[in-house]
Amino acid sequence: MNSLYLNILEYIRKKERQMAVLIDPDKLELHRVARIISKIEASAITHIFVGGSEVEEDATDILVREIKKYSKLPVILFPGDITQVSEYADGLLFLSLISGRNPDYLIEKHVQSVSKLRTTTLEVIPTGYILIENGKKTSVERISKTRPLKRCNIDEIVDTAKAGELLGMKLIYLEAGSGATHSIEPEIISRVKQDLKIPLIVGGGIRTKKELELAYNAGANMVVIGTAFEKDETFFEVLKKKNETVSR
Ligand SMILES: CC(C)=CCC/C(C)=C/CC/C(C)=C/CC/C(C)=C/COP(=O)(O)OP(=O)(O)O
Ligand SMILES: O=P(O)(O)OC[C@@H](O)CO
Ligand SMILES: [Mg+2]
Repeated sequence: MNSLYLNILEYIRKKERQMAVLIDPDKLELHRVARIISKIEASAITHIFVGGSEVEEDATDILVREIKKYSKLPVILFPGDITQVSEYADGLLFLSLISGRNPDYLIEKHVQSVSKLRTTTLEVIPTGYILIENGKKTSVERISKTRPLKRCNIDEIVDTAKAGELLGMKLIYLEAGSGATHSIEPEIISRVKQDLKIPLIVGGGIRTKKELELAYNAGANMVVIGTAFEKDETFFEVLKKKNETVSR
């Protein structure tokens, strides 16, 4: 079954926005999960992503099981490494770092994860992951030992995303990096979107409702927010369900 992916397409068909909260197993203590989930459920968040650049082994399993006690939202793994594959989640972004040229992050980790994936019912969603420079070095850049694409070279970003689609990837994720100084510029989002038939995810450095609006208006189908929630729980209040938004 590919119900998670079909559901993403259904949101798009209905012209509805999708928003993922990124929860890092190394940053959220278990005793806070119930409280955070109640805030998530009251907000406009549609998906829960779980992942981090460096996560302790088993921490993902433990966190996903705890989230599942309190939430019916789809839990999708956003893994920095193979150790973050948890059978308790609903799906997995099978990221290939197509902005870089490190074979480990293009294909090797994927080959290594297959024996684990065979024994799960996770819905695996092939995702072209594109890192774009944001003004400071990101965790993904450090760990993958790759260079992000330059934000002034929009043609290269557009062609990279299109190449991902032509390779059969089901999603494209434009990433500025966790806590980015500059989130992805609307012009980049709209140029990529114009040339793409598959859904577009955008994340990294989005901290305000204004940046969020800009990303959606430029063509993002799903926006991912991590740091803004980690730093300030009141951000959930800003993102109330439809027709309940307050300005910020
Ligand atoms: C194929 C499998 C199962 C794993 C490899 C997946 C690949 C290729 C990942 C690409 C490179 C990478 C390291 C991605 C990390 C994605 C991620 C979880 C980012 C969120 O973490 P951050 O929030 O940026 O980092 P911090 O932990 O520093 O906050
Ligand atoms: O933590 P932030 O900056 O919101 O970024 C979210 C995500 O795109 C990082 O992988
Ligand atoms: Mg982070």
